[in-house]
Amino acid sequence: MAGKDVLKINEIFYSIQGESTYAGLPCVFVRLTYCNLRCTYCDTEYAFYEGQEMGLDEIIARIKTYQCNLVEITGGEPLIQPAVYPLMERLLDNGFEVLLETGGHMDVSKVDQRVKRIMDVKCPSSGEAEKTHWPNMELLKNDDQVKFVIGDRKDFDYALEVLEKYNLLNRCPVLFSPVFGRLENGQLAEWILATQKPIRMQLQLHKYIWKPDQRGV
Ligand SMILES: C[S@@+](CC[C@H](N)C(=O)[O-])C[C@H]1O[C@@H](n2cnc3c(N)ncnc32)[C@H](O)[C@@H]1O
Ligand SMILES: Nc1nc2[nH]cc(C(=O)O)c2c(=O)[nH]1
Ligand code: SF4
Ligand SMILES: [Mg+2]
Repeated sequence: MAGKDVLKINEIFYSIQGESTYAGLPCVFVRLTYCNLRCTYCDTEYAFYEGQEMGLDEIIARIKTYQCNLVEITGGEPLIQPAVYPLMERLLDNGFEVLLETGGHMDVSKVDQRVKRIMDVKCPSSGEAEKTHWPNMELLKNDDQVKFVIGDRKDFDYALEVLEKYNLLNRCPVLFSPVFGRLENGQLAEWILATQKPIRMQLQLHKYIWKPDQRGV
């Protein structure tokens, strides 16, 4: 695995943010290689191993070419490679707004407080729900976001239980997103409306703008 100032990078691209409360905004994406989960629905399996090593200076120089202040670090699972921490800190020190998309199974306590953490809590149909690192829930601040990707009614009920147990609706924005192609958008909408809770429904915007399997968008 890459060293202290080096990261294995799957792709860096500039696109419309398709997820989170930042959806719709131009954003630079840095997708890190490797993941230690295997979600049944994963749309980014190409990031499990593929990538090229890049130094932090080179990554930051590339990000700067897009002249966009919003940067999202994703993957794969971005918290696996230790050099992600100095990357985030250097981006923040350079004035970038930094979003981190993480799977909820990795300890987020060492992430710089200035980073907006978008934490995905894995539901049963992902096959990875038992890997969740529950102490993370207590760390969520109001500029973080928690997200549940829902594949069926069992996932939905599970997500509601987690919301209650950790009082998440009072901690930060809560997003529910359908597993693309597996759960009907309208079905999820009806379930959310019936709860009468301020749960934000989320579609992956980029999959409607471009072809759903297109890379680099
Ligand atoms: C590819 S993951 C990378 C970051 C991290 N590994 C994680 O899972 O949060 C980015 C986001 O895409 C979501 N995602 C992956 N495949 C999806 C699919 N088929 N439908 C909806 N969301 C999906 C994940 O649940 C996660 O929220
Ligand atoms: N446009 C676009 N927005 C995204 N938001 C989160 C993404 C991800 O893969 O983590 C993603 C992505 O892959 N593309
Ligand atoms: S944690 Fe994220 S990248 Fe890893 S398998 Fe699950 S959805 Fe894919
Ligand atoms: Mg994606």
